[in-house]
Amino acid sequence: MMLVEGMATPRGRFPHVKRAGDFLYVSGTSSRRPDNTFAGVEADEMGTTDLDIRAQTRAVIENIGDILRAAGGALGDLVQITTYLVNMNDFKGYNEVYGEFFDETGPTRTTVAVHQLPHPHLLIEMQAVAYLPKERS
Ligand SMILES: O=C(O)C/C=C/C(=O)C(=O)O
Repeated sequence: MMLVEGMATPRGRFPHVKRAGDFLYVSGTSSRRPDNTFAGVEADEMGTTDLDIRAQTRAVIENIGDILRAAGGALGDLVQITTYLVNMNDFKGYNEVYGEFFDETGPTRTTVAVHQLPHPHLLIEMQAVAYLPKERS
């Protein structure tokens, strides 16, 4: 069980990442920063928000990479990803950025649309599993 210093604090009583045998399970991760602002979210003085799926996707993957590094791993150790989008119209932008990080040799992936995520500004959240035998971490 591991809370990672320097990452956004989980919004409930759970760790960022948990080891089970040779596998690391990364909790649902968003574009939330340690100061609880979000990458890929801009609001003007009227409160109108501009939500950017590409920026949010990049931040989510980078956050997962940071969590894995704290556990001795890296994005290259991922074997499975589940992605939650609130709108499948964002699939194209998400998929493009995803492809900058992973290819067919990378983790298996499932992408689903959900009704809501735990903050109204969130367009995407990802949960991931890495294979990282203890002796390699
Ligand atoms: O931490 C976030 O910003 C979003 C993810 C939250 C969860 O998946 C959760 O609280 O279970």
